[in-house]
Amino acid sequence: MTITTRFAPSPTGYLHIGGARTALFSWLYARKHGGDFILRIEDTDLERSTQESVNAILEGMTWLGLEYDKGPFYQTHHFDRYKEVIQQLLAQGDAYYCCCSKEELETVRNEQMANKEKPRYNGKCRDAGHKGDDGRDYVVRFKNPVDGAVTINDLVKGDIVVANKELDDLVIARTDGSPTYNLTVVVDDMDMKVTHVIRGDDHINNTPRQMNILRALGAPVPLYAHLPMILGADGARLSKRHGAVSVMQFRDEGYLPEALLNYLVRLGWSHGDQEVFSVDEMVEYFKLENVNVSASTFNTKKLLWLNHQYIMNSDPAHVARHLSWHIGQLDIDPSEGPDLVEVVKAQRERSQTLVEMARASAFFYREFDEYDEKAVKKNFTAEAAAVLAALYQQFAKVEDWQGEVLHQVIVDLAEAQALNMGKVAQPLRVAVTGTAVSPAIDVTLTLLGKDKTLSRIQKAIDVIKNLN
Ligand SMILES: Nc1ncnc2c1ncn2[C@@H]1O[C@H](COP(=O)(O)OP(=O)(O)OP(=O)(O)O)[C@@H](O)[C@H]1O
Ligand SMILES: [Zn+2]
Repeated sequence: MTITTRFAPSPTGYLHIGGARTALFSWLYARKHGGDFILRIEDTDLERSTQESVNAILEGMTWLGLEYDKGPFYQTHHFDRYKEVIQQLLAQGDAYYCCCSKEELETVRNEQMANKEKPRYNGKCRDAGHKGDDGRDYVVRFKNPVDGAVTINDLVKGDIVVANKELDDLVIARTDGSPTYNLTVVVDDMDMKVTHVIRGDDHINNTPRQMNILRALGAPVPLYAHLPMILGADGARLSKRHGAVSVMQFRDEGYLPEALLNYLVRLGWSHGDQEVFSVDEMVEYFKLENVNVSASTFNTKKLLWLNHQYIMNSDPAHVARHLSWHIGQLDIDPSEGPDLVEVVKAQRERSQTLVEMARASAFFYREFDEYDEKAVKKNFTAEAAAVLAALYQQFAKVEDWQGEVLHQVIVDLAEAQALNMGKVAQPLRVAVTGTAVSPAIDVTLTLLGKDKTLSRIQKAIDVIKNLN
């Protein structure tokens, strides 16, 4: 039997990192066992679901590299099938029509509350034999077993036993005939032959109900793994309604998808004390038994640390592909300057995010009109103008524009003018980059190229003249 897992978001907003981690664990489980990972869009809430949200979820999954083997399936395409199953349950006596009005249900509820009982449907229509065809408004309820108990052998939380008398007769079709959440999930899990339902533990109350419906349908009951929630800094679970941050915002803020995946996998799962995992290692080591039982809180500091690890240690060509997008966000055409792979190598030590790296590299590609104010005050002195003029003359003569040669020019000039290296390199750095920080000056000049170096030195000399 093929192991089949699914991720089943509702398209009522973007993909946030709580959902993303749940998707990741389902994906990892399927990959590890050579199974199928299904994406199912639970869009039956027509009021809240939007195409925009569907797109945002797909975009998030793609960016993270969580490819699905089947889908995306849309629950709104399955309405006929849900109706068929509701009819089947009615026909076999596992469901019944109920015409209790809102007011009636309310009255029962209030009585139960007054008696300190758990509010639940009192079963009034359970054996009434309504046919649902006399013009009154009917819902359909599932006939939950009265006796016994349901045991969830949860792969994360262990055995959970729920007595059937705790579960009331769930509405499976509304008065307009539309199926309710638990029914649609059961039908799809059955039809899609899902073997492992890996989802957030916010769904744990649904599980015994879903298991009972599956049994009534004679369908195999999948295994369940309920994952703990990711909480925000305020201690509430991250959710779309609760203003959680979209996965795509992490791209926008300059994270590599692998760094986010690594962060997410470690948030709630461990393999010894290893912190950094390639995706292949995640697949290799992943075990549901090693998932934490308790909720975890999102923490940007660790994510930043991981991102820096990935920026430094990933193949520079890979980092460059992501950097290219960020460079584009700055309206810069990366073909107007040095190879991005070389820029990554020059900048990766000092960049925690790709946004930082892109901003710090903009000077390679486009001219700037403004210099960092502090850097100018400190470095653009009359003395610096003379140094820059001398550098200009020497650089203009260089034919073999490469690091060692340029370095030698700077060293020689410092020596000839009896200046320390900083007095030469810093004004030069400000002249060519506009700021006081950049990769090593010889690397910076090499990447920048001769033409840009000379024109910027000339421009800085003019700026200094106007200053003094
Ligand atoms: N904070 C969270 N931590 C871990 N898993 C989560 C979190 N929020 C949702 N999930 C899981 O992600 C999957 C998709 O959830 P869903 O699309 O309903 O997102 P949601 O944020 O819960 O939506 P809503 O805000 O509408 O409740 C479900 O398996 C759910 O259990
Ligand atoms: Zn009723």
